[in-house]
Amino acid sequence: MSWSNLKALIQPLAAAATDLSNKPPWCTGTLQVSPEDLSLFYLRGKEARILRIPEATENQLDELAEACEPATFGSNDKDVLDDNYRKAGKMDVNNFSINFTPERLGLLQAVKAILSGDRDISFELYNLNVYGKGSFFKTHKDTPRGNNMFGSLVVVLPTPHEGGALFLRHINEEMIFDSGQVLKDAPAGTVTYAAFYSDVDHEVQQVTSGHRVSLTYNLYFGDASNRSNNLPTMTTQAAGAENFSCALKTLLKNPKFLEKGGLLGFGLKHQYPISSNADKDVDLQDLVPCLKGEDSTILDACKEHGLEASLKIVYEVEMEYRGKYHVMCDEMASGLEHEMQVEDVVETLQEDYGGIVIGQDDRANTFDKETMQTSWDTYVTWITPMKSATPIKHNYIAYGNQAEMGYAYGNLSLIVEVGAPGQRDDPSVR
Ligand SMILES: O=C(O)CCC(=O)C(=O)O
Ligand SMILES: [Fe+2]
Repeated sequence: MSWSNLKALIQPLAAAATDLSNKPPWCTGTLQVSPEDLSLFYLRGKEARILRIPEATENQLDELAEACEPATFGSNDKDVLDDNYRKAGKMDVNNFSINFTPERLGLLQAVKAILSGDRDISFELYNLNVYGKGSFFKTHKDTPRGNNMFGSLVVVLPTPHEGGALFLRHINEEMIFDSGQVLKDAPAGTVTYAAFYSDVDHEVQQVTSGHRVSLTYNLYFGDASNRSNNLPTMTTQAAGAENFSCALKTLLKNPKFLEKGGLLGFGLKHQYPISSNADKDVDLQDLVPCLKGEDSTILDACKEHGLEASLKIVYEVEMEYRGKYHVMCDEMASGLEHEMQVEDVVETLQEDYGGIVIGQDDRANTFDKETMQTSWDTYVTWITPMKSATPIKHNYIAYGNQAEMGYAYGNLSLIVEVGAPGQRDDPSVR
């Protein structure tokens, strides 16, 4: 089949996949809480203090700010203090306590409905942040703290402030959440919240007056204390999920599509925590139950039709005379040497990391002139554009909210095995 015919055939499924992406990767809102829930207990040196947030004076908030440590951020596995990047006070969870719990106040349902489909989730209180006048936190992604950490929740407590809006950005979407403005017009005892997937870029703009006090929580699939793989399964409710599943079914039924079976590919919309540490062997497949939003909807539809799907890192290697090579691996190639020749990179990926060279859509039948062999091992029909990574210079986020134990965000693709017509669920039938 020609490339243009194939393109026409997969078009409805590709369109259904694009439609899945209409849901924003965050949710924001307000919540009414009782004054008792807003009593903050904290340590100032060795002394215990109580601050009733709704009645807090500027002086008391200054004292709270003084009890905080200057906030650092993570840059390439180190915690650094840099006023140009993050200027705020931060208090570790061991040094304060507040009655407010997101579970008890209905935030669990709100966050679950929007970000996690039906899966069980849990919250882990992480930090208290105090932004006085002139404080800010520049764009970053929150550092992943385990495979099953999928997002963050920020709760801004009701203390008057101007500035300090939270900007959220993901691919082409942006949202500005101005807690100061929202709280100004809200009844007493209102808090604002924003929950977002942890690969969303976010920033806190400069506070121009007052104090912005926020609580940050890490969000986990399953139990926060169980950062392993035994996760509850889920059913998605994403808008467009049914449509996507139908389009997939129609395509699979078409006998002209992949007449001998083959591979379907989906570049994932979200980024996922993968190990940046060579000693720490993380199996990419452990991330399968942790797929977020639309990515998990795609996986569910594949499973529904009996298809095997697995996560891959696709490395893009630029060869001087031969153009770009795409090598797909089941694991991260963390042992590649910086000085390695490009030619050797492809070979090492193939030999040491089980790498498989993928052919490009529009060159499916051409030959490598030099070796007179097909220069790839397999072929993938990409439904959503492939997500690739560069070996060695991993395109990880360099800045996080804390330096962390060898996790970083990486681009992944979902590869689905499809059998011949009539036996689509059995990829061995080719
Ligand atoms: O205070 C906030 O609104 C956000 C803080 C934040 O992004 C972080 O601590 O990582
Ligand atoms: Fe953050």
